[in-house]
Amino acid sequence: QFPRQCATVEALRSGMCCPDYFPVFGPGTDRCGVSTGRGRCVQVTVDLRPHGPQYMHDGRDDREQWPIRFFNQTCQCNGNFSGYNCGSCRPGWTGPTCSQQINIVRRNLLDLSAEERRRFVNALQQAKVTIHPDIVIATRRREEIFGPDGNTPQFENISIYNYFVWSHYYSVRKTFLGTGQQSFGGIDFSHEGPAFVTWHRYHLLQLERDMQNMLQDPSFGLPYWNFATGQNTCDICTDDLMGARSNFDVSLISQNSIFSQWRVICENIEDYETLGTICNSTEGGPIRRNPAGNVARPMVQRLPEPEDVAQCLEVGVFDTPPFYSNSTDSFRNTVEGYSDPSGKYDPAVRSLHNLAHLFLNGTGGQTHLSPNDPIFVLLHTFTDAVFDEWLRRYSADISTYPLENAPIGHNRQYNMVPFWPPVTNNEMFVTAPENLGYSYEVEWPARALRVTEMITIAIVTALVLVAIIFAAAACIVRVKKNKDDLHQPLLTDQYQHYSDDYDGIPAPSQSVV
Ligand SMILES: O=C(O)c1cc2cc(O)c(O)cc2[nH]1
Repeated sequence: QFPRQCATVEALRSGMCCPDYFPVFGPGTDRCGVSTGRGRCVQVTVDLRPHGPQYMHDGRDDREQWPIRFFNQTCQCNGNFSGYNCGSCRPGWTGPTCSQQINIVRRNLLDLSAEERRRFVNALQQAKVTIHPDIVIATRRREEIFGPDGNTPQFENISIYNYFVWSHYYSVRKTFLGTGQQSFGGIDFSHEGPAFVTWHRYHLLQLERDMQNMLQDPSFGLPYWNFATGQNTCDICTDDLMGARSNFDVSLISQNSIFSQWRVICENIEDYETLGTICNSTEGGPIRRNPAGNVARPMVQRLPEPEDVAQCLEVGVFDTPPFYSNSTDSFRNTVEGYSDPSGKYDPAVRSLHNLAHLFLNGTGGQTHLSPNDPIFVLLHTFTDAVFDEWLRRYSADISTYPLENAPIGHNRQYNMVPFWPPVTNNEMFVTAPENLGYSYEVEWPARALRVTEMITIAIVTALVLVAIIFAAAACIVRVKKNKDDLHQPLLTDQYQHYSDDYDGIPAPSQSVV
């Protein structure tokens, strides 16, 4: 959420979060790397266009007009420089002056060699236990951020992976309306709206970049899980990957997997909602996962089909009013999984991304907890791959991404909550290989034919066949006729007339023989 340097009473009081890149002559002398032309400290831009009607408690939530409840000045970086102090590079660029282009390849997890699988699992484990070098999280709402004594900012260190989990929780948490009052749940800054795809794209980019820095490997790329297999088993739930099922408890992970030892954060949802507290970095119980095990909901006991992805990619309009989870003929609502794969909204349907979450049936199926299960990363890289393919096919047509009246947090120019420095949905609506420095190694399934297309093809084929049969029949008749003609006795009227015509002399009684 915020750089450690900004989690101070002074920074919060001033509203300025412009850390030094290199404090040459002491603190505050090189804000945003200004001395080397990397960037400068500027006013934060927030888009004030109205949000949709789903949220009606304006003024009550720290996430409104993100991030100005906390800070109103930030670094603005020049060229390819980026980051909270302009000390890093924009996605797709690397090197000391950020002038070297890179392309990271995101591959199918099942295509990784045994050694690559081992390295990926180890990298996740390292991220789970390594304190984030730059970022701290707020553990209280803004009105309580200075602590009980008014002088102790309520921020905590958190590990790289748990920060990934926490960011998702913070974006979906309910609005606290006061002690004794029900928190308001009709708010979600990362789901059920057009920002679903842009928010999760940035979320993954941030984890990938943090892991690249941790591993000191700028080429590290997150793999993906192709969940659209139509199977009712989890093919990546093996001990060399995301962990097999425990033999002792169907909803736990096998002890042969390191993930059986992971402990989740943000599980005390009732406390947060009734006390108005915020999830912190404290870990609790184990990851729960019981793929295909939800007997009460047979519809979520299977995974999406390859054909579902193919159909979803045929929905050419990015989003449709009301830009919410009941939008129909919307690519976003289809890939998110509230519409059927052809784009038709149906409240009973769960498809694609949502179906994959619900299939996991446990930690990965609950929005406030889901990233605690590392399958979340792989499920979302695949969802992002589908989004990127859509952007490629439709030339990143942003015309139906609403500038206003989308659910709060989802307007095109809104800053995504809770990322820092501020980044808008708009900035993620670009093809990844050309603009963000990564690409997917993936083959998309061909779309099966629709019934109307099948009928058209059948009719055309039948007509062509009938035409061929007629032509053949006509041919046969003609050939037969010619043959018959050849076998006619030579003395016929016809012959005689012909011969008469040939001479040009009428000879009605003449005989040729
Ligand atoms: O019920 C759904 O459709 C559903 C569950 C779930 C969990 C999750 O973490 C998501 O990100 C989305 C989601 N949808």
